[in-house]
Amino acid sequence: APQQPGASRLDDIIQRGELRVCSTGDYRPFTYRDATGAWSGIDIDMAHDLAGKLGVKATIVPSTWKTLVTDFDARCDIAVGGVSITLERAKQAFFSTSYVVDGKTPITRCENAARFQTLQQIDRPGVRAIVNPGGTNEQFAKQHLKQATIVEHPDNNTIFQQVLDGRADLMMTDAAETRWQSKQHPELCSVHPEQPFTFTEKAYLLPKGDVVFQQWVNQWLNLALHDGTYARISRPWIG
Ligand SMILES: O=C(O)C(=O)C[C@]1(C(=O)O)C=C[C@@H](O)C=C1
Repeated sequence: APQQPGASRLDDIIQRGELRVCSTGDYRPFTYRDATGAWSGIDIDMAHDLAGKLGVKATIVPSTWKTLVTDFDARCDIAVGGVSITLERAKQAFFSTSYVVDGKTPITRCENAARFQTLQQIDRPGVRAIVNPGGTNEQFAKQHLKQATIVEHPDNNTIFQQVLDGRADLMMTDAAETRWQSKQHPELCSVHPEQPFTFTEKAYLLPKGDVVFQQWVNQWLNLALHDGTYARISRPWIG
C-alpha cells in the first residue's frame, strides 16, 4: 500500500514491539539456521542489535533466496543475511547503505586450486560448477559459463560437501563464504578470495518507499560500523 504522509514502518515496529527479520539461514558467516531451528551469524546478531536499539525484540522469519524480495514485503520489516545489492532487487525494494565489500571467487578441492584460477580455465567442457539457485551465484554462473556444466544443488548447507565428495569440481560464490567454508573444510581451498571476479556490496533489504525507516537503519548501521559494534559481532565469524 502507498505510504501515508508521515507514516513509517519505524513507528509500526516500535508500537508492535517487534522487528520482523527475514533470512535464509543457509549462508555462513552471515546467516545460519541449524537443525534445531536456532539462528546464528553476523547478520542475525546485527538484526538483534538493530532491534535492541529500536527498543524492541527481533523475530527471525525463514525465507529463501528466490522469494526474499517479495516475502519480505509481506512478512518482514527487513531482510538480512549476506544480501548483495543488485539493481534488479533495487527495483522492488530499498537497500540500506552497505557494510561489506565482497565478490565471486572459486572454492574447490585444494589439489585443483591451480587449475581454476581464471574464468577461462573454469569455463571448459568437462568442468562441473555447482550452484545454489535463486541468488546472485546462479546469475553469475549462467552469465559466465557457456562450456562448463552447471550442476544445480538446492541446499546451500550441503553444497560444499558435494564439492568435497567430488560430485562437482568447484563452486563460485562470495569470498566471505569461501573463506569460512575453507576453514571448516581444510580440504577445500578458496581461490584468490582477495581478488574476486566481481565487485559486490552486502546490505540490508528494506521496504520500498519508506525513506524514514531507511534513514534510521542507515544511521544505526553507520554508527555500528564506526563504534565497534560490527567489529565485535563479526570477529568470532571472520577472525
Ligand atoms: O543472492 C545474493 O545476494 C547472495 O549473495 C546469496 C548467495 C547467492 O549469490 O546465491 C550467495 C552465497 C551463498 O552461497 C548463497 C546465496
